[in-house]
Amino acid sequence: KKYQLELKFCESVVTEMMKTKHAKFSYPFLKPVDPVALNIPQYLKIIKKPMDLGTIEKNLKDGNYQTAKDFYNDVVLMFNNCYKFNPETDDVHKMGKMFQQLFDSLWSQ
Ligand SMILES: Cc1ccc(Nc2c(-c3ccc(O)cc3)nc3c(C)cccn23)cc1
Repeated sequence: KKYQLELKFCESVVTEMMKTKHAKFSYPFLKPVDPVALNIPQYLKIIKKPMDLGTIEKNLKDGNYQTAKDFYNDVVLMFNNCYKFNPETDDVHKMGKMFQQLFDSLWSQ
């Protein structure tokens, strides 16, 4: 069916984004933000729906996305959480922009 092909494409995008060759800017996004480890107790007050690429990959594998758009929305949520919490001057904000550039290029192929 059409959506199965769409979701196969989403899996190929996640696989590429998780490759170690992108680690210099991907690492803050591969696992859920840990407010204790990062000493940011305010994080869950500011970010109502945390999202990360590991969770997105699990959602894909568990069949939790009905369409590619649902997948796309979680990836964009992940980046927007980063931009909301980390000021533009922060390295993590800049890493988010670089990682989103990679995503945009993969998404439009
Ligand atoms: C005191 C302080 C300030 C900023 C941060 N940001 C940050 C984030 C982060 C990623 C996504 C997101 O939505 C929010 C935060 N991930 C990190 C990592 C992996 C290392 C260092 C900083 N990191 C951490 C601590």
